[in-house]
Amino acid sequence: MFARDRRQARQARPAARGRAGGLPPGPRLPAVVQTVLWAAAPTRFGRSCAERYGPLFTARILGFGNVVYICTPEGIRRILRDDADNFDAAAANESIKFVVGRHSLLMSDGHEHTARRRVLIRPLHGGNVAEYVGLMEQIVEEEIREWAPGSTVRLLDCFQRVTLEVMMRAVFGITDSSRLERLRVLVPRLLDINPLIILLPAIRRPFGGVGPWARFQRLLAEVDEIIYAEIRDRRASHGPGGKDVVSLLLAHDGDGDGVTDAELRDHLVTLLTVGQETTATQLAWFFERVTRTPGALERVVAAVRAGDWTVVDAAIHEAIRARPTTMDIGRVAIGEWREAGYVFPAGTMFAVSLGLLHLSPELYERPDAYSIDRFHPVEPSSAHFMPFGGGSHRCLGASLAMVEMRTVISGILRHVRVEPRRRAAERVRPKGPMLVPRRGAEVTIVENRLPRQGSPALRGPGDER
Ligand code: HEM
Repeated sequence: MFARDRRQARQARPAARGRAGGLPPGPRLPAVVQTVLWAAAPTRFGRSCAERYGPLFTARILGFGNVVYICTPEGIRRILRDDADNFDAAAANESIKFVVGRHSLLMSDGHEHTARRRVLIRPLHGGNVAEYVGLMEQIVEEEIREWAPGSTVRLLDCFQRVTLEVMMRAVFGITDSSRLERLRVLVPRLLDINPLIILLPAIRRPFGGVGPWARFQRLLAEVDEIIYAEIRDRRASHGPGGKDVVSLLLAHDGDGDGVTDAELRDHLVTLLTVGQETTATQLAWFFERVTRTPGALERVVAAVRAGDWTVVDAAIHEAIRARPTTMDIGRVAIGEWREAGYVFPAGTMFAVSLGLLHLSPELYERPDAYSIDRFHPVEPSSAHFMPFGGGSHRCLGASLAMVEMRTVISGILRHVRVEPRRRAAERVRPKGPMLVPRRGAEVTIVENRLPRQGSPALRGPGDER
């Protein structure tokens, strides 16, 4: 589809009209109340709407207008199958353009999107990701070495550090210690973005240098400065390229098909935005679930020892199903779209709800229960389980995410024995765009077989005592 058609579709919003001149049913509450309910507890809001109005319902969300939720396998498959031609993801992602930039994959569709995806596929495909495993293992060990027996650890905080290190050192290939130090402070603050900035474009004003928008702009400028300095240095150094994303994208220059600094910056910030916290949060939910489900932890530990990745992957998939980090992906119809007897005009905003699909009682018996057996030895049909989406915008980091989660899980469970700090399940809490465990997936360290920093086993013969 051409850019002009897509622009027209964006301008057409929010004129959506459906069957009998209306949209699918939905809550009648004022938009502001629906927005508050949706922002405070998106899973509960979506599930109660689906229960009451069926799998196609309309919510009114400030900043997005009328949003048509869709959560049947058939409806989702139809949208994702026709994604490239009939839907616009960039229009749905418009609210985060100021972070990821206009060259981001998230801000493109059609031919432009295909071309940008082609550039990023090579560094993120499975074969190349395997190159990152050694450094990932080292990063996990650095993190867990200090976990003292008897102490309580908030795994979400640990995984945020680990996934950020993996992204900066393995995926981006940054080695400069002062840049790493600064990014360790700045990136978590950047990703902890005030949701009001996303929901209310009206507050995106400088207001004399005070307020959330001005603060965010200063933060983004600092991160950009570091990223541009890294790109400049890496372009200037003519050494043999590594396997990281920056080296591979710059090596691409040699084919005469190079990326500009601005494009590279947008790619890196996109990977940080969509790849780092998602993986950290999903890892936290994994441990929250397996430590609180009788028998699950023992089963995963045994599988790690035996190198049986089918069980580990099943346990990861079940955690993604039972505790999604985000509920929906957004799409805007470019032309007229027919679904379940409704006729949706161009400009209709859809929330393709992978979260509601995965929690559907029609597809999953006792959907709230965590059970590795749902995915082992046979996985559910791919029409019922799409952890990484589907169609033209399917997650480009799926291999990286799976390899990273396996590496972190096995790195911990090989050395450390953990138990839940409390037996009760942790509640879901929205944090920016993420749904995180309320207490950060707290565990108690029962045993840590890794020698601690400075312990005799780590000292070399010539080291000072
Ligand atoms: C458990 C972790 C992850 C989950 C559950 C996840 C899930 C998803 C989903 C559902 C989409 C589809 C969005 C859409 O269709 O609009 C997506 C897109 C994307 N993801 Fe992931 N993701 C994860 C980790 C990662 C990682 C580690 C990276 C890379 C470092 C990454 C990079 C991307 C990119 C670049 C896109 C956009 C693709 C495009 O628009 O063509 N993701 N992800």
